[in-house]
Amino acid sequence: MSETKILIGVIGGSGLYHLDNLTFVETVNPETPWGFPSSPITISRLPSGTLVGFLARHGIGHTISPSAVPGRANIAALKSLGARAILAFSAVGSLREEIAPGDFCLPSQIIDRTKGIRVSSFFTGNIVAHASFADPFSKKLSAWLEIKVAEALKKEGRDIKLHTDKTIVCMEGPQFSTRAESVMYRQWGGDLIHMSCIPEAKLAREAELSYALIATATDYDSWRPSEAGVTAADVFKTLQANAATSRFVAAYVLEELATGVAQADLMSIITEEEGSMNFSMMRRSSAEQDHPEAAQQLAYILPNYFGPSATKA
Ligand SMILES: CSC[C@H]1O[C@H](OP(=O)(O)O)[C@H](O)[C@@H]1O
Ligand SMILES: Nc1ncnc2[nH]cnc12
Repeated sequence: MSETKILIGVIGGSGLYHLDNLTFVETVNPETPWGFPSSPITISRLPSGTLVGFLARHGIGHTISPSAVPGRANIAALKSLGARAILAFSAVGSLREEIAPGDFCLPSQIIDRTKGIRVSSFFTGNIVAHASFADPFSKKLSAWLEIKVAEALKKEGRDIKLHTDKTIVCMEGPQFSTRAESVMYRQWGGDLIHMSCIPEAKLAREAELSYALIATATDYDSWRPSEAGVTAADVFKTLQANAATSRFVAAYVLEELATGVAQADLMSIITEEEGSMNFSMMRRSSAEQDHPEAAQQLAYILPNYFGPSATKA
């Protein structure tokens, strides 16, 4: 296992297969109890010296379909490298006229329309937990990003809009929605649609990592009556430009997080979820004895509760 400790993990989505302008340190590929992550993790140094780890959600060559992304391995691998928070990027469809392709968005709520194909918990053995998920994105990190992503977009200079506090629908895919579904999601209050944040956000919460999503709009999905429904070609049209802006935004916000925030504030932002699983687990006191295999797996993501370095057992 790598000795280098990263502070933040970055998950790149469609079009975003690497970050820019960071100093390469090493590439690692940790095997977790849930297998290997989607891609090797590139560890890079920010100008301030802080280390970040990047992984490509669909693999470097985009070979992994949304339903087959190894979510548990991705989150576990980033946590094992030291990550306290995850900044995830995603290409999304817009369910609102005012959110145009090319715009950036910070969602605050999720409507889960995945179909149970994806394993969405680390607690699938005989140790049971019910994590709180009312606010699926970390509130402090998202609130901080609201200011910093806006600053980054201003510096970028193309007048790209940032929308905040939006509701994102996470559908199963890989096919896009029907027109009826797209219209229904609008009626439900959905603003954005994609195929990625479930189970990522749930797993990050179980691993007590702060998790926020920067969504970049690529298309208007299929709700506009007089327009053709979304195609992959529509998405590709804006994907490259969005990815270039995402790289700029990532470099800016990561360095700001590392240097532009007082240490106490930084820790308060990135450790918001730490300790949150303490009262989410059922019957933990006898877990190690009764279910040693499950406890051993969980020690990988929750070493404070399970395994030899547990302090909250
Ligand atoms: C390429 S169109 C559909 C695909 O794009 C998004 O991927 P990601 O979230 O990784 O950027 C969307 O969620 C779908 O998986
Ligand atoms: N319209 C859409 N539906 C689902 N996922 C998407 N990713 C990008 N655009 C999308």
